[in-house]
Amino acid sequence: MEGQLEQAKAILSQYGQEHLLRYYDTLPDESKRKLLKQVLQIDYARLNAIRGAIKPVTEEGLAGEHMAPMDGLSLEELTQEQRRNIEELGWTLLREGKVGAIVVAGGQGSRLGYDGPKGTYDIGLPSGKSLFQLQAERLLNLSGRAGRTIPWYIMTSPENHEETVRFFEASRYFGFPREHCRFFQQEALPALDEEGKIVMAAQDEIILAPSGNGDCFAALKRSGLLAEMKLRGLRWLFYYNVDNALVRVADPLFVGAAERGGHPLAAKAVEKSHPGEKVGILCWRGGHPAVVEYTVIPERVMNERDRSGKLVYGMGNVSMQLFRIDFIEKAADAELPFDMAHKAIPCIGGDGERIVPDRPNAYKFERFIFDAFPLADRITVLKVNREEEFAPVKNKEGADSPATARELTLALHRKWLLRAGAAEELLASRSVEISPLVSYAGEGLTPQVLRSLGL
Ligand SMILES: CC(=O)N[C@H]1[C@@H](OP(=O)(O)O)O[C@H](CO)[C@@H](O)[C@@H]1O
Repeated sequence: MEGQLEQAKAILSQYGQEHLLRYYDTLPDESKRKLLKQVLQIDYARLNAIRGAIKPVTEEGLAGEHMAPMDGLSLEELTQEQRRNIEELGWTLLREGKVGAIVVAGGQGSRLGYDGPKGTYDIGLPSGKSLFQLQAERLLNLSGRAGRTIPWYIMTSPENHEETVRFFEASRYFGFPREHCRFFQQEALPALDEEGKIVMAAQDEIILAPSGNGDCFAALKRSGLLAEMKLRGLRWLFYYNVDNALVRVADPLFVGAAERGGHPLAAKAVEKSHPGEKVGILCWRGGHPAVVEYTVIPERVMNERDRSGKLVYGMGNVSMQLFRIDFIEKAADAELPFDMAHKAIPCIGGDGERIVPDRPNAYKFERFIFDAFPLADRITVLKVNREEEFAPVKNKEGADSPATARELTLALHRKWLLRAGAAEELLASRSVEISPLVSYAGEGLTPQVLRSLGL
């Protein structure tokens, strides 16, 4: 341990992070070992390089890059026949085993006040299903109809990996064939305080924060899963955030639209509900597809309206994308930029006491998935109805909360049932939830199914 301690001291003094060993001498041996291991694992030169390369998004910067609004294909503009043809193309790809799904699930439910991996959260539907279970069952529905299991890639973080895997084990993978369920971990990086010092979680522990969803391309490569995807002959990977209760995982219509579009990248979008809605905006930057995140959208851009009163930058990012495998390879090799997020992170202060801050006190380094978008020249954008596909679970209460997601889900199921011929008076006093194993998007609600539901 002596040699390691000397080595650690030398590195830390080179990078001005000596405070990490401030409590070292007072720690028990086991803690000493743990801390030394962490200190020696960090790549300080890389951390400095990341920090040095961060370019904040500014209004002037955006103007200089020729930011322009983006439009997309709207489902409503399609005829029944066009829609059927596009969907059939998607089904062909699913049947040929060319489509996989990837969920970025490295986050904890901290904004929800929930101490566990976000995907394990139960939004309070009558069935009590977790977000993961809803997603698994949608994939099972499509896999059954395609006659081919859609492989499911689950990105966790060092913070929640074990708990996530345990949850899947305990739930027997929700009936999903476990060999097609592949877990891999994103990277975690130290957080820095306002003076650039690495923040500590405890006297013997450095805070390592997940490096953002944009690490998924590099993480797929590191884990060997990208090579495996190629061997399997995958062509498209459906990417989504773990927190959308209505996500149509691997939607055949979207797959067909992406294939027909002929670009390496496709995104679903919704019209923003109001200028301040907390969604990124899909747009063009410097002639390339991009997303400007809601945290950095300049006021003027956010509020700009056209003559008819519509938001000019109104294409909300719903975090549902399709990446073609050649695009993933390119993104995995690109050094995607990092952003710096100012967050309130519990830590220990100078004299060793624990601090739970009520305002941002430290910076986390994150790569965003859409920072890879400019690697493509063109993009296929499909505008979808938010009531049918977008019920994000972000906050404990109010907008984008478990309550709104639950209401949206039940309202959609009610709409499906009415369309299938259920009597309105029977639904008036009941909330009926439809299992994704029975219906993926409102189809298959036969009179027999309605009868079995007592409708
Ligand atoms: C970095 C990132 O992926 N940001 C996404 C993501 O936001 P979060 O607030 O980070 O969950 O999901 C939003 C949709 O739910 C999307 O609009 C936004 O652009």
